[in-house]
Amino acid sequence: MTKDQWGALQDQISKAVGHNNYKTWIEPLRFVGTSADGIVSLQAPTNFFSNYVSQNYGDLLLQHVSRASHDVRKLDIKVASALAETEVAAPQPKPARAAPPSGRDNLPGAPLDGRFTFDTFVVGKPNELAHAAAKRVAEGGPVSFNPLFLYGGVGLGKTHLMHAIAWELTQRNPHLAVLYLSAEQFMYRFVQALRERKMMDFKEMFRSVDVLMVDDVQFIAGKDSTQEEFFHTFNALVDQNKQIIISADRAPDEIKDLENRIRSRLQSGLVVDLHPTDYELRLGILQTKVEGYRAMHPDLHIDDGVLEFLAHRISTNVRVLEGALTRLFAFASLVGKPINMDLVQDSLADVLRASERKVSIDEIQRKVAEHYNIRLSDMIGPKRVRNFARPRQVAMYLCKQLTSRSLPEIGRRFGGRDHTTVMHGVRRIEELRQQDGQIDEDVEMLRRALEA
Ligand SMILES: Nc1ncnc2c1ncn2[C@@H]1O[C@H](COP(=O)(O)OP(=O)(O)OP(=O)(O)O)[C@@H](O)[C@H]1O
Repeated sequence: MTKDQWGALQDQISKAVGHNNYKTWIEPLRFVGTSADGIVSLQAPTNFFSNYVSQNYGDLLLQHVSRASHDVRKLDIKVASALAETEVAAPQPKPARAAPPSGRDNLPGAPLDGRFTFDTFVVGKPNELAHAAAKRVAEGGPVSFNPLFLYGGVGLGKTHLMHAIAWELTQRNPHLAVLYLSAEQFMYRFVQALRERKMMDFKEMFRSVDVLMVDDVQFIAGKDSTQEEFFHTFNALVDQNKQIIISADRAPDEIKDLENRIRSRLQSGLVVDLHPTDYELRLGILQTKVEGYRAMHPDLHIDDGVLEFLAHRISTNVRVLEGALTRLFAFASLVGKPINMDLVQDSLADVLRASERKVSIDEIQRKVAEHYNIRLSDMIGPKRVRNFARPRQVAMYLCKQLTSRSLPEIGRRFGGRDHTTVMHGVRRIEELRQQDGQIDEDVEMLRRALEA
């Protein structure tokens, strides 16, 4: 059987299974090839999908296919990763992004990114707990915490960890029905099922998975009927002791417009957060990426200090960090130059400008008050006792160093003080940093914390 023959069969199959079923289950299948011994391989987007199609449409598809081409004796419907592994000679790490099959909008789950595995996830202090919890769930033993709730800011690796869990689970047990999708896709499927009066199918499908992974769950906040359906799906799966993994950009109790019963369900398992990256983790990620790149481009040269500079300067999120490195590689190969600081400045000027840390005066005041264990109102207020005056000067000093605010503006934000008072405070801390090791250490620590 050839791809064209498969294509020519589509009308017949659509008539046989009905238009909607065809759109949902058959159209997304991708024809991969026919082996010498008559096995036709079709690619499905998820394990669940391939199981469902094999069970419900396997015989019918085989009938059609073998009628069209007599050399066929069997159909093999697998997920992209499993097929790619048999097709690609050296699948380490996983093959590149599993291509979204056509008709993707009809799929129950989202394709997994082949790059997001545990092998490529760099572990450091800020993410070690989340990584350990993800690893535990990926082992697929008895369900010990349900759900696993992962949260953290933009680009800190939530999706990466979720995909890594899905890859590992399906690798350990290819028969496991693992469904990964974003909360937005969940809503989309739900609305579609309502519109097409297929709620039974929807419920059956979601309740028959072994592992449900929903990314960016904050999306369903404020969407009442989607929340309701999510709640029922969630309960049905927990009752069957099926593992649920959820991610969000913030903790359950910080997601506004989420029903309380859902909030408490989300909190009922293990809630772990991915902290903002620190310098060491960023450097580790850069080094790992460079190693990967060097495996394909052995003559790559990067000057000492370049990665350290990037790890120091780009502290927003890992996605930006990766983007910067990719841009550097591209520039270096285009102009045929080694990667050094000049190239960094030329090619990344905009990224570096955008990632200049913008610490706010509020943040500084809060952090400093916290550090010296005084109330914010005392730091800003009129009292001049040393216990308040010194932290106040430290905060003023940091405002001068870390923000682009003028002295009068800083003065205004410290209870309407004059700019000369701010100037005096800044000078005093400069002097003290030379004389008093403790102050110097405090200021340095605060600066790092604020810039992290
Ligand atoms: N610890 C890490 N090791 C290696 N790569 C990482 C790590 N953390 C994040 N990344 C990479 O950074 C990019 C962004 O990560 P990811 O998409 O998982 O973030 P996210 O937390 O889901 O973000 P968003 O909130 O935007 O959905 C990905 O390319 C991912 O591989």
